[in-house]
Amino acid sequence: MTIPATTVSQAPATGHRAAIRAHELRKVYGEGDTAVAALDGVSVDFGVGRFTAIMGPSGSGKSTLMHCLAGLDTPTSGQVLLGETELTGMPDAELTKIRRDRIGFVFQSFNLLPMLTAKDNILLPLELGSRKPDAQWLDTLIEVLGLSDRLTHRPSELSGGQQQRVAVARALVGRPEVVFADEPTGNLDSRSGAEVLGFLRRSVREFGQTVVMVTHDPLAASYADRVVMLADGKLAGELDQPTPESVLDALRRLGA
Ligand SMILES: Nc1ncnc2c1ncn2[C@@H]1O[C@H](COP(=O)(O)OP(=O)(O)OP(=O)(O)O)[C@@H](O)[C@H]1O
Repeated sequence: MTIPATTVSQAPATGHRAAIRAHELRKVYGEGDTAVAALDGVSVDFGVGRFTAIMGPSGSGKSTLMHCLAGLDTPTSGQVLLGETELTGMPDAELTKIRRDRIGFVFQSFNLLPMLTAKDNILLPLELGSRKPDAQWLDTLIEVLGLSDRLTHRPSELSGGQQQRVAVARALVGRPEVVFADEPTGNLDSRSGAEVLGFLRRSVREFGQTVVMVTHDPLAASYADRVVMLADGKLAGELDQPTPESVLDALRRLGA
């Protein structure tokens, strides 16, 4: 059953307008005796201009939720709405355009193209969408991310932290409605990780970006405004203004 966008909660619990919403999402892998409900009826809103971390024990459905929200995976039932656009049921070609033009991605493994310079990697989503960069915004990103003297380097000539900062610039350059970050600090040392997280937080506070991040790390989650907890494919609570201690406590209560 498809529910019209207008019937899905219009006033998220956070009191913020939602950038992206999941309504009764279910994702079942396999069939019969071996079927696994990776998501088992998840309804959650992510407010505009907020930084939300998704946490939970291993296998709780974090990646599946992020992939369904980002249009990278198709839920078995339920809805995903990006603004007022329903992603569920959308043809692949249209979803590809939405991912390119309205969503930014930061992955654990950076996912930069090895043959392109840092600058060309940053500009790639705009190039693919035949969009012109906003020169001032591009300059701001490059400066704030400390990439000015690295723009002509290829990824193999950059440190992990620098590569991830290029990936963050690439995710933000088109001012997407949501940036999804999947374990963005998983391959970084603690100092580079803190820089990337600090920048993601700054993009939210200063530039109004919406960020949704999956992480295992309570310290990383404490950079967010809110933590959404999953357990066994269901929502298992949330924390506002998380600290590493409050996140660790909540995870312990879930048996993680
Ligand atoms: N392609 C797949 N086929 C079958 N089962 C899958 C598939 N992808 C995920 N699952 C199962 O769905 C459940 C949720 O997986 P998911 O990767 O979303 O969890 P997670 O919370 O991201 O885990 P982790 O923290 O270990 O990365 C797990 O039981 C997993 O084994």
